[in-house]
Amino acid sequence: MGHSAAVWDFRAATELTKDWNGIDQVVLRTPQGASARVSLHGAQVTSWRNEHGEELLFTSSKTVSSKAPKAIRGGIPICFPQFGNCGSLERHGFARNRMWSIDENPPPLPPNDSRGKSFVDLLLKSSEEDVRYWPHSFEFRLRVCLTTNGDLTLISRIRNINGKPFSFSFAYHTYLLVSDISEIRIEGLETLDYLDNLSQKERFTEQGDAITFESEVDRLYLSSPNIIAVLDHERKRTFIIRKEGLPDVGKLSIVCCSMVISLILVTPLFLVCAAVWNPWEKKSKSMVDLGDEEYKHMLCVDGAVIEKPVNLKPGEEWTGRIQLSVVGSSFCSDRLGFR
Ligand SMILES: O=P(O)(O)OC[C@H]1O[C@@H](O)[C@H](O)[C@@H](O)[C@@H]1O
Repeated sequence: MGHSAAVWDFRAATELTKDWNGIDQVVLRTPQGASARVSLHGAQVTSWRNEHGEELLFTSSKTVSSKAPKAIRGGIPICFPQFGNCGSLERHGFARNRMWSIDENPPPLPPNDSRGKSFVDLLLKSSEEDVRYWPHSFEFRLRVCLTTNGDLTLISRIRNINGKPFSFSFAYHTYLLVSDISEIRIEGLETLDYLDNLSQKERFTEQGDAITFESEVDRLYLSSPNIIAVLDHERKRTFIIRKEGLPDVGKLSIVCCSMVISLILVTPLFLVCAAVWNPWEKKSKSMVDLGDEEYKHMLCVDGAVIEKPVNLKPGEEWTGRIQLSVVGSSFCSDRLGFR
């Protein structure tokens, strides 16, 4: 018997189980059969399946396990309070290597954001150990939602709960599962400037009409659009990565006009970027937690990287969300208005 959304019990559709490593994980399900798994280790989404049970996220078969495991190579690690190497902390920050807790009574998220969705709220607060390296009082609340049509939404709310103002950078480090990296196209980033991590962050301008892959790529596209599409023609699948509520305020213009004076101030605040990474053959071989050939089936596209630090004053909260959806072969990128 099929389920109708009206009678589907979304609380019951959220189940707490253990992963292969004995770590608690939350499984979210929809009436149509889509699912997502979220590990309490790092609040990392480790699986996202469509209604046919097909996996949509890459995870490495060589993930390293130990008593205090490091982040799984794959899924969606949360990079916080630092993205990449742009600070003094370990690469991509410590949040992905911490145990998070479940909030059994999560506060509402306006406007009606969780209605009709299977979701869980996970929490991370500063620990005594972290305060030694990063002396700030924060609460990070990540809501992972699966909508009835199988879209995956991640909403981060980061709050300065006390003390001094602090800054952070951030990313949803999303590993998509692709049929063959050399057949993949990314649309939405063409014509943008990017910083190339393979050339000491030198700045270039994207020239092609889409991004394609034939060697290692490690780039940060600046001022990325709200929607990016990853086209996997072979699998007849297109991933749509949509960021919401993350305006690029890299250029805040304050215009003061009078009959005789016109003044424009451009103040850099934070910059929403898109990271694109594939290690290709040589680098994969040097990575202990990635199989030699697995790079062919993974593509990291972080639709919402905050590169310039966000400044939070005591009591302030920052919210940033992404939505991941998949559309079939009939998808036409013109509909997204890229061109
Ligand atoms: O091995 P990590 O810490 O998970 O990082 C993976 C990759 O993450 C990407 O964001 C970086 O641009 C790459 O340079 C890096 O190799």
